[in-house]
Amino acid sequence: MTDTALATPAEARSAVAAARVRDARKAYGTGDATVTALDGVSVDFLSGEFTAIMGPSGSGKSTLMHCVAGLDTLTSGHAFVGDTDLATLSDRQRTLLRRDRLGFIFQSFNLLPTLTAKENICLPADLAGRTLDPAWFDTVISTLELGDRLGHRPSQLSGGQQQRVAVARALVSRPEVVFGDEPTGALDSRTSTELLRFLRAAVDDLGQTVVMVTHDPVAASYADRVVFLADGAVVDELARPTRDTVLETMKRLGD
Ligand SMILES: Nc1ncnc2c1ncn2[C@@H]1O[C@H](COP(=O)(O)OP(=O)(O)OP(=O)(O)O)[C@@H](O)[C@H]1O
Repeated sequence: MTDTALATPAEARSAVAAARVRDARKAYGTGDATVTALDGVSVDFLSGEFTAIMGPSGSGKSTLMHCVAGLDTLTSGHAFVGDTDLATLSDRQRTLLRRDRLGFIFQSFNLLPTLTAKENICLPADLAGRTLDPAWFDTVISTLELGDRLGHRPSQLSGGQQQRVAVARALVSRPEVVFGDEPTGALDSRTSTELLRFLRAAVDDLGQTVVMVTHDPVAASYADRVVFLADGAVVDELARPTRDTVLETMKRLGD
């Protein structure tokens, strides 16, 4: 992008790509039953930026996210996290890359009911045998306003608080990229707004990189940039989106 007026904060800092795909193709099935989920996608997710991925149902959003996050593999083309080409990794190495370098927030919070909030937040690091940076832990907990909830079990927390615990779990190891697949999908609008504000704060105040798949124009308006997919291809991009510009673009693309 050359027009600095359209540059997002990350672009203005000449940020590097925290993750990217090049000519990404993904086909499911064989022969007549082949479905092309990604049909030559190239896109950068800049470090320190909040990117939303939008598009009609079946356009390839989840497939793109799963392939760039090492949850699935491309049929051809390349997906990179930092400088690591995921195609060069074994299944085991991809698992370690996800554990050590990425964070995930899913629609279902996936918290363990018998553990406290703090134990849930620390579990991935504990399993990896990694020591968390206490100062960073405190920053994440205070940003997410979870300080007085750390001893509670998930059943003693509201839906929004549970989702914040899931966000803290994703952020606490300071991942290179946090991926969210419809993270607000199961939340009411107040809780959803709360979560989106926290994701925004994670980018603005903590310097994190967030990539989020969403159907919701309001959720997308919290991002720095929206990438629109249709039929497995990138068909449009929007910098500094608002609810209205996202809606206009969706209308124009016939979503
Ligand atoms: N495991 C699979 N096996 C076969 N086809 C699949 C598989 N996963 C996805 N697809 C197909 O690939 C295409 C893209 O799916 P994908 O889930 O990436 O779309 P999406 O944009 O995330 O959709 P939605 O918004 O409905 O979640 C669709 O046609 C889908 O049916």
